[in-house]
Amino acid sequence: MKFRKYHALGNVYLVVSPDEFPDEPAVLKIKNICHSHYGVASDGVLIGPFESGVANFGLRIFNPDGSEAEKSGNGLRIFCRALWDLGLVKSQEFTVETLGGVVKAQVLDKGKRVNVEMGQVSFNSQDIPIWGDPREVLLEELNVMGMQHFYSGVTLGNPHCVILTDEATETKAKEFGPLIEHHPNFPNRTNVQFVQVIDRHRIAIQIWERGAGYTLASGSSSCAAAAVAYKLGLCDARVEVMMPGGQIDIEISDDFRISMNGPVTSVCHGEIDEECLAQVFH
Ligand SMILES: N[C@@H](CCC[C@H](N)C(=O)O)C(=O)O
Repeated sequence: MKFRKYHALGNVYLVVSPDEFPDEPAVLKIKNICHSHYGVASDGVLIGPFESGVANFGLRIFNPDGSEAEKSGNGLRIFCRALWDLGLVKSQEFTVETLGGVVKAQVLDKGKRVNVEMGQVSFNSQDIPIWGDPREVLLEELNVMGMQHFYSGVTLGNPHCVILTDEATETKAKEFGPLIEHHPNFPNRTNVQFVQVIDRHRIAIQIWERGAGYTLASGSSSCAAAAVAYKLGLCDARVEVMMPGGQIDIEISDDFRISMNGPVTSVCHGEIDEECLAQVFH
């Protein structure tokens, strides 16, 4: 199986052609590919480009646990960089269809940076989804392991649980992230962000990703965290999101359409052996 490996601020994805998956992508194959010891080590697999009836290209996004994600910010930026490397796009804007909607993208700086208009965010419980009466989910109480958190729910196509905190730490993301991901409030599980507002132009976040675990960066998490901070009046419409892997620039319009701009780096390309794809022991 041929692949191209990229990272966006330390968030790693492999891009694989749909030709390599003649059948529906199997959970076991995705797990093997992503595994850091038994496979190539990745935070997900991007399968594309597919033909799309509504956009220039179609993309499917898989998490390392084999689940399919509706959207991924860094995944989209990496996919766009791969399209550039394959000579399929130039510097003009183009569109990509994901399960979570169609986005507009533009490759900048000869592939080194990518801008993606991620679409309009919703805080509505039915869109995210979050159980209970239809409502905007802002600063609601969530008790986890005897600790009280106040969370806001957001979707950009994929679900996010945003928790404001005085200090966003790796420990908080790793300790509470897995429990919140699987909390009964979230029927489709959720991505989790601990968010520290630095000033009106900068926020710092720590991330626990649904189906992937602790990651150094996440594009959709950056958008979700910025959207909540903006909605609550804690930051301006242009905000830099600081993550362990680096910074991403976010811009929010009056009607909560979000665009994201950040770097993408090519790591390597190669071929995964059948022997690796077929492993069953972990
Ligand atoms: N790393 C991503 C998010 C990938 C999808 C996520 N794990 C989910 O299941 O929703 C990003 O950059 O947005």
